[in-house]
Amino acid sequence: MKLGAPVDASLSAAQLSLFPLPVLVYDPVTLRVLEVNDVALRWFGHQRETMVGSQVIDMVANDYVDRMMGYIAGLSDTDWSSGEWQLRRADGSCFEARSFSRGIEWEGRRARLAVVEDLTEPRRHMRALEESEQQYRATMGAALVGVYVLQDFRFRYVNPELCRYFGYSADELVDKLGPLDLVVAEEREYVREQLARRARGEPGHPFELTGLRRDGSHFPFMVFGAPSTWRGQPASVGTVFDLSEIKAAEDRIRQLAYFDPLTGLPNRSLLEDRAGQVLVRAGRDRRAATLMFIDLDRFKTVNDSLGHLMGDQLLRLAGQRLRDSVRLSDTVARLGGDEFIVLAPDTGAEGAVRLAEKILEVFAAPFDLDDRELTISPSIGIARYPDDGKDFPALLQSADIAMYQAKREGRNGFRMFSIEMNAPILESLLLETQLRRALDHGQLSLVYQPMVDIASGRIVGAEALLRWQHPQHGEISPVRFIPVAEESGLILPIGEWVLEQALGQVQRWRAAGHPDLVMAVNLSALQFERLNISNTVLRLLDHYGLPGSALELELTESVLMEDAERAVAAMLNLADRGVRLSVDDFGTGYSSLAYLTRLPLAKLKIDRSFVRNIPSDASARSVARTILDLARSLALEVIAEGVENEAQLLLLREWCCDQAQGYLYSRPVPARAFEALLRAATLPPQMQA
Ligand SMILES: Nc1nc2c(ncn2[C@@H]2O[C@H](COP(=O)(O)O[C@H]3[C@@H](O)[C@H](n4cnc5c(=O)[nH]c(N)nc54)O[C@@H]3COP(=O)(O)O)[C@@H](O)[C@H]2O)c(=O)[nH]1
Repeated sequence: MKLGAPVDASLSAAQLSLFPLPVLVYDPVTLRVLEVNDVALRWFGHQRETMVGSQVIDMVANDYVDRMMGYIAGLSDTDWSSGEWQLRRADGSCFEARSFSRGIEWEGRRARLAVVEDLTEPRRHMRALEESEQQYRATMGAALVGVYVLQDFRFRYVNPELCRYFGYSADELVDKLGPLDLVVAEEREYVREQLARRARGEPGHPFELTGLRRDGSHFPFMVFGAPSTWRGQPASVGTVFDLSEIKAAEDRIRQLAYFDPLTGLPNRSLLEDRAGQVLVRAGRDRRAATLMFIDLDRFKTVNDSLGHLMGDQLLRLAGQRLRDSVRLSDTVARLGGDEFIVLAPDTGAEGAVRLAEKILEVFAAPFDLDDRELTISPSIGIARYPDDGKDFPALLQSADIAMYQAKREGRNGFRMFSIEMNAPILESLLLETQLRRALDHGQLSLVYQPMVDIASGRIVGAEALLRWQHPQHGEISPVRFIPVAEESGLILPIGEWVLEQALGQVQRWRAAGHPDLVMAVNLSALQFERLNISNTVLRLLDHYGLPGSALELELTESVLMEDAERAVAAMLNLADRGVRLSVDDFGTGYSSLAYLTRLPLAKLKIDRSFVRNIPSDASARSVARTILDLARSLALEVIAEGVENEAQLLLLREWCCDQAQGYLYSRPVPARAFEALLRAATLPPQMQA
């Protein structure tokens, strides 16, 4: 305290009352309050008598007393000094304050004047401001969009997300770079124009730009700026949103909506769209267009036997081959499964034939599937605009029908649609659709026809035969629907269902007192082609706890000849477990009999076309006898089917034919009726030998 310094100001009590702020006058030595104004009394909540005479440090919060003492000691007589404290009211409550002090002359003696400013409100405001600033920064820092403040074409503020988008640090951007540095060259003019508008105070609208990252790479983003101020000067603030993921998702959605995920080829929707455009142009310019329906032959077999992964790979490669065979302006689409479409604008009949030949040619080379080679042929149906259909659905149907025809004609070929094909193929398409439903809707059932031992007249087995009770058309003959089931591959689930039903039935009959009864089941070529047919059969036998000898599988000669190697392997597997294999319709198929010696066969079935005529026709008799001799020399059993009368039976018995089957004994009947036949210990009179 510089007590010796001259004091250049004197104040009176009256003057104190002029101050709008609390004012205290105190003795710098004793620290006693000499005078206060009314404002101070109000503020500190004291009576004049208690405040005047007390020490100034009584008005200071305990923590600040020492600081206050030091401050007072250093005060100058002539200059204003200020300090900030917590001051204490009469009721003990404290408040933040700033005091301005200087020396004065008071009633002829040196004194100190203290003017007090309450900082409670300003501090509260400042704290609120700091908090808000902190929140703002935290929000901007955590924002999942880029935020910037722009002034004079330079960034003044950027949040971390914006830095991340463009690959810069905030230091590299703020005050150094502007929006023009962050977009590709072609868009700078546009950005400049937008910035000028914002600078004129025009509100913005969101727009898309192509961002230029620090590393030179590009990405799409959306920006939305609005006029604002920064540190009191005009500026614009804006948000930036990276559109990369949204664009990628859009692309993915478009891809899924219009492209087949397996092959990447256009799907049906895109094909339909393109076909619409092609046909409109073709109609307007009177030009031709071709639509081809391509189905891979026996794809289902490949898929089932080699597995779906291989099947998928094959489909991808096949799609690629098709794509490579056509012009850029042509569309190759995948409808699903193994069905592909080629849509060729400006292509008439001649061009279509050339294209079909080319496709057949490229498919002739084997496909490389990992470590194995596989050849698969296509069947191609061709429909031409406008003759075979004036719109896409009509053309597709015509091409589909033509493709069916190509398949029927032996596969690996093409066929142009002709109006005559329509009716029968449409019918079979319809049948296929209904047959698909038949299995699920319980419209299929089995009937059983007895196989009779000719010598004893005893029923030794039953042949399971499939029946389809159509809800509208009544019973549909297997002669009609089995070929459709085979063609469409439906025979696989249907055939498995037949096997399961038939084995379940024979198990119940065996358990009910006919322990040696054999069940004969017809197998189609397609079922037999499956590598796992033996697995299916053995699994079902195990499931029902049956020995292999309870089952007889009837295979046609053509099944055996079509893929002899595979047939041999599967047959050996089945024969090992005691399953009996019989050749159905024997004599109607291939003349080569060499396979008979190679296969583990148990039985031959003389086709009913020979049996029918044996009493009257010498050549039928001779065929039947030859079959019997052949069977005997190969130690095979023989059963004659279609035995309808006594004359036929007499001859068969005379030739020592083992078994017979036919209307003479019984038509194929439902299980209940068959049980009645089994129960009759002796057969009806006409059945007795
Ligand atoms: N793959 C499968 N094929 C099957 C299945 N169920 C039947 N079929 C095949 O359908 C064809 C026609 O069968 P269906 O109409 O049942 O005719 C059979 C008999 O009813 C008939 N038959 C029997 N006895 C006589 C007779 O005395 N006269 C006469 N005119 N017809 C008679 O013969 C058919 C039995 O043939 P087959 O199988 O050759 O023993 C037929 O090719 C069936 O194979 C099936 O589940 N799967």
